[in-house]
Amino acid sequence: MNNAVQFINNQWLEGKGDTFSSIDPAKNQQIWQGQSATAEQVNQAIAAARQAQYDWAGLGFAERVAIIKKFAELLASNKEHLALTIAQETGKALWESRTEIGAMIGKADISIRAYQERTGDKENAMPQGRAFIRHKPHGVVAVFGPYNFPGHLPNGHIVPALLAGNTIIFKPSELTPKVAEETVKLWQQAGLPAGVLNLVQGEVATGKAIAAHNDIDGLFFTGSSRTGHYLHQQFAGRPDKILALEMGGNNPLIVQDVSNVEAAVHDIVQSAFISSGQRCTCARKLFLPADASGDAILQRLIAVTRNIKVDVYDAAEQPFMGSMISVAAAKGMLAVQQELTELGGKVLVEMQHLNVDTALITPGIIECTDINNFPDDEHFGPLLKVFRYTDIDQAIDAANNTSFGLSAGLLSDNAALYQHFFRRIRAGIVNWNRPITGASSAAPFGGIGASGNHRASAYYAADYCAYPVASVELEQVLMPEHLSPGLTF
Ligand SMILES: NC(=O)C1=CN([C@@H]2O[C@H](COP(=O)(O)OP(=O)(O)OC[C@H]3O[C@@H](n4cnc5c(N)ncnc54)[C@H](O)[C@@H]3O)[C@@H](O)[C@H]2O)C=CC1
Ligand SMILES: O=C(O)CCC(=O)N[C@@H](CCC(=O)O)C(=O)O
Repeated sequence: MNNAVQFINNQWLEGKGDTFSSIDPAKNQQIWQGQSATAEQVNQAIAAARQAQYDWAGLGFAERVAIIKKFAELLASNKEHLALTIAQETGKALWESRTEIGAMIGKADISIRAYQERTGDKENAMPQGRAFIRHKPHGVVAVFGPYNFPGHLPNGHIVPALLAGNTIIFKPSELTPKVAEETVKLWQQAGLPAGVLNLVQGEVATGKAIAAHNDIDGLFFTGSSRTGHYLHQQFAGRPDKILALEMGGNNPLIVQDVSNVEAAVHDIVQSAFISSGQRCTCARKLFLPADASGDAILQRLIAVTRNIKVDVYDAAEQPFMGSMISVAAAKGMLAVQQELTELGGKVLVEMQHLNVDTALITPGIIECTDINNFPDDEHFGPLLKVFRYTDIDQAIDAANNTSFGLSAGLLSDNAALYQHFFRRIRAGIVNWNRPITGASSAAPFGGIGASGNHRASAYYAADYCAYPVASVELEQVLMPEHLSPGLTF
């Protein structure tokens, strides 16, 4: 057991709360154990972040950039080690874990650009003096991360928050504490001053203690819609605190007028089954025409899905899909398949548990056209629901019939149809003839409805990491050129 799992004020400390552990879900082996931070340790971390904030913000942008660039270099030189840690802790195949580190490295330069473009300084001439727009950090912010991208997604809040001059309390998912620990060690090596980034490990109770703390200025959250809604309620009546919520989706993909069936099937597979369906952007609902063109795509999709290789993350011949995050999550998806079958769904490719002691599960497809009152839940795993349609507008309406609004896509050779689809569909990410996963860090990333609270992340994370300050400035107090009526000097 590694005892020193909390990083507070530049010191690795033992947690004083309950013990929790992290399990390699592909091999059913414990790979990490530690103790949660108590409310008292949360207090210490927030006090350290508060103490450090003024100097960190005062250090200057160039100095903060230098540390962030150093961190990116350390990610590159530790890429294999960190990718293996991600693979072990999440079950993701190694090839994919490496792409996660690549995204983390890319985040540095993109965030620097985004900071300057979206929150940089601007100056306008005035008849007397000058008008400035500048930005200031909020202060001490908490970052809560999900398990599916334990490196990249917290990093997507941490890097822009640090650039803007905030100090941070980072609470990773309790399912991925080891990735967080290894990442924070690199931040320490990069030379972050004491208290600027504090790692507070723990389960839900630790998250609650941070979120409820009076002395945080904001919370940047990526995770489930349920937790996000809970946090939103908790922050109700606190307009003084900034809350950025990146939550789940129930994402549709519509197909019509496609000549290249192979390419369409590829984009469907990439949208539905990458990361074992554990991406918030994954396609959950596939709308296919109820005609011969839809039949051809479905037939080929079934064949390709049956051949998707699922295996442990370090298999010599790399699989497309590794395992899910936990045996419980795999069992949960099998239960969903069962429920949908009982509601009238027809299993086209059965999701199967490869080994009940691990979270290795094969991808599944279920036809749900005949289910009335289809449940509007995000099923976070490799199960694609197929709906056949006869009218495109009905398909678009059905695609919009969700409380979520994260990603959506159209596969079609018909450009006019894409214009029509784009106008009608309600989502924050709308793609045409591309998978709906794999969003760019150089674009805003966020959804509407139950998917977020209108504070898009990725390129627009800069916006929620700083507040704008408008100033009118003159180097000397001077009389105005024109006096207001009624004044005599
Ligand atoms: N829109 C987006 O950018 C993304 C959204 N997600 C969503 O994340 C979910 C999967 O991630 P999970 O780790 O299961 O999310 P989760 O909501 O269970 O946990 C996220 C974080 O919140 C903490 N937490 C949980 N309950 C809390 C509470 N009551 N008070 C304070 N903190 C609490 C957890 O400890 C963890 O650190 C999926 O729904 C997925 O769609 C995942 C990636 C990206
Ligand atoms: O945050 C960014 O830099 C871009 C957004 C991103 O990487 N999205 C990924 C992950 C989605 C998820 O976490 O589930 C994607 O669209 O595949």
